[in-house]
Amino acid sequence: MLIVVPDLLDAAGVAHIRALIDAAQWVDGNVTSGHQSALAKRNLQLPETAPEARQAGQMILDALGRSPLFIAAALPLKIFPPLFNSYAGGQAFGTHVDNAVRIQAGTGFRVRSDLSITVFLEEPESYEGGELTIETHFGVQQVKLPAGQAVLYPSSSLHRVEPVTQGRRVASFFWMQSMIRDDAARQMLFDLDSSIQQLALDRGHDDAQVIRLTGVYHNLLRRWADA
Ligand SMILES: O=C(O)CCC(=O)C(=O)O
Ligand SMILES: [Fe+2]
Repeated sequence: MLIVVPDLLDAAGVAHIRALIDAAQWVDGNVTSGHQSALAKRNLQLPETAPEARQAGQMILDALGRSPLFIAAALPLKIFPPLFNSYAGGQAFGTHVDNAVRIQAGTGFRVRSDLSITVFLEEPESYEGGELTIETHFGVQQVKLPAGQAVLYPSSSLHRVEPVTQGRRVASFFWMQSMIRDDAARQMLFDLDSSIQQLALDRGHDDAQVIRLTGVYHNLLRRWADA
């Protein structure tokens, strides 16, 4: 599944996060890479332990927690603390798959990466290139979203960041473990949930069919979920 969360952060939220991270000390992005991706990666990142990254990351986690679309699509169990990257002057990240397991420096907090997310923090008109290119079962998708919007995609998919040839691309990127490990199962639950929400609007929340389908949704979740 590839899902866009269009209204994750408002303009004030983006500005606040940018003020925090723009003032911080950026380092070579290879600090978070596995061996294969280190070869392909040229960018800057904020260190995981930077206080600015922690604070801006918490703002992003709070925004995710307030997004019904994100919750329904991701069914998150554990979320890795958000990281921040910056690409300029031809920097890029070649085709790769994200590491399967992420371990947080210092705490040892472990997350299996089922879903990856990019939160765009720069307006697309202000830089050239920098598309997040994702190879899906239905072909190649290129994603370049307005600041404050996010895209969610399976961590198992091959993806890359195209070279940024003008301006600067700033984003937050991180991984999460879903209660539903299997992408197809998670997609079915999301489709079912979306249809139930629409039916409830059309027929009322106390409609007998809506109540029964809501039961089916929760009973499937009970069967399949890690919690
Ligand atoms: O910045 C992005 O959109 C994604 C970065 C990425 O793929 C990674 O750091 O693994
Ligand atoms: Fe990646």
